[in-house]
Amino acid sequence: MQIFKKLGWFFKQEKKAYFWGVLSLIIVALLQILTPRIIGLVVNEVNNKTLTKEKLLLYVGVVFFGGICQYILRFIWRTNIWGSAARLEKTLRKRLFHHFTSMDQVFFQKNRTGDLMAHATNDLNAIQNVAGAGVLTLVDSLLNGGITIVAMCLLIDWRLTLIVLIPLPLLGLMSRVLGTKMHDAFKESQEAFSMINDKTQESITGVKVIKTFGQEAEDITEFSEKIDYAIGKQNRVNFIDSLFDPLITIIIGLSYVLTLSAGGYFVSKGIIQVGDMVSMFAYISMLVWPMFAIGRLFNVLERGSASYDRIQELLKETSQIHEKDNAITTPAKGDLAFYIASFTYDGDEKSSLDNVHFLLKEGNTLGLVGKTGAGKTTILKLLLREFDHFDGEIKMGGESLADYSLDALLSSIGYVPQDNFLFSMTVRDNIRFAKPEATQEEVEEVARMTAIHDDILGFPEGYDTMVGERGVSLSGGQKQRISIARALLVNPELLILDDSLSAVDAKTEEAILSNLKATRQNKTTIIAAHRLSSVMHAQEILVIDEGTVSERGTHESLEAEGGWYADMYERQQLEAKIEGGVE
Ligand SMILES: Nc1ncnc2c1ncn2[C@@H]1O[C@H](COP(=O)(O)OP(=O)(O)OP(=O)(O)O)[C@@H](O)[C@H]1O
Repeated sequence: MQIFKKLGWFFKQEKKAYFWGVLSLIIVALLQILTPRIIGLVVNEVNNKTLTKEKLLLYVGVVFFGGICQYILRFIWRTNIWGSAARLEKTLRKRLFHHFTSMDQVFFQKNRTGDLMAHATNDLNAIQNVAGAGVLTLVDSLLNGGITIVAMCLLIDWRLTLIVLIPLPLLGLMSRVLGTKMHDAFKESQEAFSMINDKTQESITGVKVIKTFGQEAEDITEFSEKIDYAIGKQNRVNFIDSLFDPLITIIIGLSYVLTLSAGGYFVSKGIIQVGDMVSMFAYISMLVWPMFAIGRLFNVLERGSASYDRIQELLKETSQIHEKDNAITTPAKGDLAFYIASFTYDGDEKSSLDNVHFLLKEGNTLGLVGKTGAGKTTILKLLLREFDHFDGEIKMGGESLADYSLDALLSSIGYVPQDNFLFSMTVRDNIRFAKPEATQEEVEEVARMTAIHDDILGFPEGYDTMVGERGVSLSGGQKQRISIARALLVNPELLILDDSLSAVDAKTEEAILSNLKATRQNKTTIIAAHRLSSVMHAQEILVIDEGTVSERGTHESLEAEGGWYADMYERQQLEAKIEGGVE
C-alpha cells in the first residue's frame, strides 16, 4: 500500500478522473448484488408457491435493466481509470527523459545504456499498472467483497456470515508476510533485467567486433549465464506469487464447508430458509474474485513500489553542471581565455590536465596536437562544459563559461566529436539536425564546403537517402564530412573539430580547410588532430604531452624549434611522399 502514498501527488492531480471512475465502480458493485438476491427470492417464491407471471416479469426486467446500467458504468470507469494510468506513464516518461537529457557525462558513465532503457520501459510499465490495474483491483475487490459481505449479513443472517468468513483473516496475514519478500524479489529481478538489457545492447552494438575475433560462442555463454541468473530471480518472484492463489482456493473451500454445515443447522432450526442458503452459496462464489484480486493487487503494488524506488533513485541524481539563476542568455561570443591549473576526472587519482592556458582571439584558429591520450579531447570537453570541477577559469567574451546558460553557450559552439554519430534519418535531416528549418540551398552549401556534396548526389536517393542501420552504409570519411557539415550549418562562433579529418585523404582535407578559412574569417576555430597538416595554418598550435603544454607557437616557429612537432612533421611529410610515390 506504500506505493499509493508515494504516488499521492499523482492521485491528487487526477482526482476528478478517479472520482468518476471509482463512483462508477461502486454503482456497478451495488448493481451486481441484485442478481443473486433475485435468484434467492425467486427460489423462495417457487418454494412457497407464491410466484406469479407478473412478479417473474418484474424480476427479469430488474436483472435486464441492471445489466444495461453495468455496461455503461463499466465503460465510464475504464476510460477514466485507464486514461489516468496512461497519463501517469506519460508524465513519468517525460520526467525521466528530461532528466536524462539534463544530466552530465558523469551520470552516463555511471549508468549504462541498457540499465537506463530498462528503467524507461519495464519500471514505468510496473508503475503504470499501479495507477490502472492496481486502483481498479483495489476498489473492485474491496467494494465487491465489502458489499457482498454486507449483503450476506443483512439479507441472509449475520451470525451465519461471521461463521462462514472465519478463514478470511488468513489472507491478510499472508499478504503481510509475503509483501516485503515480493518487494525485494521484484527489485532484484528488475536489476537482473537491466543487466540483460545492457548485455543485449553491448552485444548488438559490438557484433562486428565479436564476429571478427570469433568470440560468438563465448558471448553466447556469457549471455546464457546472465539469462539463467535473471530467470532465477524471476522464478523467485513467481514462487512468492504462487503461494497466494492456492491459499484462496483453501479459504473458499473452507467457507463452503462452513456454509453447508452451519447453514444446514440454521435451516433445520428454521432461522433461515433453503433459498437463503442457496443465496449464501452464490454470495460466497462472488467472494472468489475479490480474493484472487487481492492476491493480484499485492503483486501489482509490490512490483510498482519496487520500480518506483528504482526510478526515484535515478531521478534523485543531480547533474554537477548547474545553470546560475541570472545566467547570461545571449549567445557566447568573443575571445576565448583558457586557463586550467589542474583538472582530474572523477574517480581518477592522476590529473589529466595541468597548467594549460591559451588566449584565442575571436576569428583565429588554434591547433591542438600531441600523442594519443595526451589530453586534447579533455580540453575540448571543458570548453563544452561537460565538467565543471576544474581548478582554473575559462572565459568567452570576457565572461566565465559557467555564467552563461547552457543554451547560450552551446548554441555558439559547433562541435564535431571524434566518434561522430549520425542518426537514422535522411542525409539532409542529419545535416540540418541543429537547424531543422534550413533550406536545401543552405544544406548544399555546407555540403560543398565539406566536399561531401558530390558523394551525396551519388547515393541512391541523394539527400533523401537514409543513413544508419536501415539505410546506406557510409565510409568513415563520409561520416566525418557529414558531421562537419552539420556543425557548419549553424555557422557557430566557435567551431571545434576533434580529429574530424582523420579519415579523409590529404587532398580533400586541404580543400575543406581552405573552404573553412575562406568562409569563417571572423569566427573562431579549434582543431585537434594527429595529422599536422590539419593545424599548420593555425595562428597558434599547442603540443600537449601528458596533460601539459610541451611546445607552443606557429607552424614555422615550432618547426624551427626542432622538438616533437618538428620531428613529427618531418616524419609525416616523409610518409606522405612515400604514399604519393606508391600512387
Ligand atoms: N571520462 C574519463 N574518465 C576518466 N579518465 C578519462 C576520461 N576521458 C579521458 N580520460 C583520460 O584522460 C587522459 C586524456 O585523454 P584525452 O581523451 O583527452 O586524450 P587525447 O589527447 O584526446 O587522445 P586521442 O588523441 O587518443 O583522442 C587519458 O589518460 C584518458 O585515459
